[in-house]
Amino acid sequence: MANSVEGFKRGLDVFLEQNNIHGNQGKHRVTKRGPALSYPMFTLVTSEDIAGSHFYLFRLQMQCCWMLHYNLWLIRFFYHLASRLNSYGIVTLCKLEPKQSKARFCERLVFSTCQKLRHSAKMEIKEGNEDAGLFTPNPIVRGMVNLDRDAFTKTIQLPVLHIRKDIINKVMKTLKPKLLHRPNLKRIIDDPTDGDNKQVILDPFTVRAEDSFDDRDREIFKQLDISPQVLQVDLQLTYDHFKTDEILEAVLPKGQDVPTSFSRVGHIAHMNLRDHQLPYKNLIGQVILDKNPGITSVVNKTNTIDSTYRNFQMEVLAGEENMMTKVKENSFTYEFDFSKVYWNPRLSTEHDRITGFLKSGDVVFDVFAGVGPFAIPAAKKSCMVYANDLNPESYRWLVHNCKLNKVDRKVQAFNTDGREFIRTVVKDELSKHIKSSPDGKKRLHIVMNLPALALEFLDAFRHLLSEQPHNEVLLPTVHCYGFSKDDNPEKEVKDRVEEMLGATVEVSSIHLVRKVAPNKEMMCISFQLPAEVLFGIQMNNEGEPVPKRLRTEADADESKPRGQSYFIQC
Ligand SMILES: C[S@@+](CC[C@H](N)C(=O)[O-])C[C@H]1O[C@@H](n2cnc3c(N)ncnc32)[C@H](O)[C@@H]1O
Repeated sequence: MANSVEGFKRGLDVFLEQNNIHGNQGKHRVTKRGPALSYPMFTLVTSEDIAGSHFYLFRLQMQCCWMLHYNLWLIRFFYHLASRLNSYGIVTLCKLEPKQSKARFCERLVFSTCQKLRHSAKMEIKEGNEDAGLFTPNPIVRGMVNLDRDAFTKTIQLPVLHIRKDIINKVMKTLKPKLLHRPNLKRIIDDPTDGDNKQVILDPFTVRAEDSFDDRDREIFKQLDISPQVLQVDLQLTYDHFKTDEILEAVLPKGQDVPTSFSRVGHIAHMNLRDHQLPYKNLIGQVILDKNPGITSVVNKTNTIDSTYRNFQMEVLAGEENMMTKVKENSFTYEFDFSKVYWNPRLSTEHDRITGFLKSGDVVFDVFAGVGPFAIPAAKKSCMVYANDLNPESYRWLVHNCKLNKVDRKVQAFNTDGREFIRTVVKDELSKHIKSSPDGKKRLHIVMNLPALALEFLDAFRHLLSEQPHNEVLLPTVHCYGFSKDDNPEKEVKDRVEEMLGATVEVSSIHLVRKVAPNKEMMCISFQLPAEVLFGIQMNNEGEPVPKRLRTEADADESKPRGQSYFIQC
């Protein structure tokens, strides 16, 4: 156990040094990605022996939540540490920032880190750099641009036990923690010197010699008459036995980031390669294709997503050109041509979150519906849905997917501009539903997921309905998405909403959907559309309309409190 702690400390030092992180007294600063970025403090808090297993507690203190865009970096960091410990790592987060949404983001990060840790736990400490490179491919592959799989082959020595064929099944459970885990590698192979025996391949970091077995192992070996003698045999590792990151790290120039992550959209792996990776793009595509069963096409994004219809320009790096795909999300099926419509697998939680607000009988207006990931689950919950998209291809697949998911009777689809949709369909339907006295069951929802622009469509709700409501009206809840680069995205998004509506709003939630770039967050603000906006009137505290007046030039004066509404009496 002391060794493990030493291993941890050594691992930490090496990692910090390799990644150019400097610090003292537990505080570290990253200089690699720009000047003076506050960074987490790493503290090895304690190690405990819980029920015979070694548990280590890594405490990660975050000084500044925005650093979370280094998500991948952090996971690699913990991966690295875990690979040096024969332990389970537990990561706890000390929240130093009071912001709710960011704190939730932290929790998600920590959760995903823990998941990763679980996979890499139960590994033996690597003593220094002694074995570094054992599972790296043949170094001649460095700089390769056309994939030559044979060039990766190399021969290494691995520890084996010789065990009689007839008793091998009885001992496998005992040996399980000590077996070698490599992709496509058989761990039980024939013994070329004795046909009655098998060779069981062990993990060289766990088993070095006979003394790597504990008393319980030895007792079982004794009962089964197995020799604990560990022999070293030559074994050929080929391209098939290496993992994606091992292959790409061996090929790309030393020290450069390797791309191993991608979004999966049906049979398509969607990558976002960085400039320095482009010379290797076809090789990278082929490796992703080889190592991920079910992927038959690898594409790279070639532009930023600034087209009107939010679809990507893409280049096929490897595999088939066919972009017609089928995906499952939250138990619904969607079919579409990925090159012509918007689809983002990272929004599945968000689609589910919004669907969670809906109840049978609710009316839902989806202004920027895409191929239906809000509209279809809403209809499945027996809501009446009006779904719109400007892109004729999205509209076509929206209609198709409604049929595919058997909700075509519950969804009315439209193919027009969002503003036009609000001024016609939303207006007509709202005027019907808003007047019907609320039975306490039905509610109205307007979903606006076009984060780059949706907030700018909000003014379409101003004075949308002409008739004054009854005292009790059924006001719709708007779920509007927006990007923010502000230090305080919640406030900035709320301010923009109020500016577009010319009124203050009662916010029910402001939710951080995801971080789309280091300094750019996708937010969802949910609020009730005020009656004064919809009808151009103000309601007093008793819920009665007060005479309205229109907004004046003077009202727009910066000196006035923002978000207040002012009307001219008419
Ligand atoms: C970010 S996507 C969201 C799609 C879908 N709601 C989802 O969550 O996957 C925005 C959608 O708005 C559509 N769109 C863009 N501009 C529009 C406009 N002016 N009016 C209506 N739809 C528009 C795009 O075609 C795209 O499908």
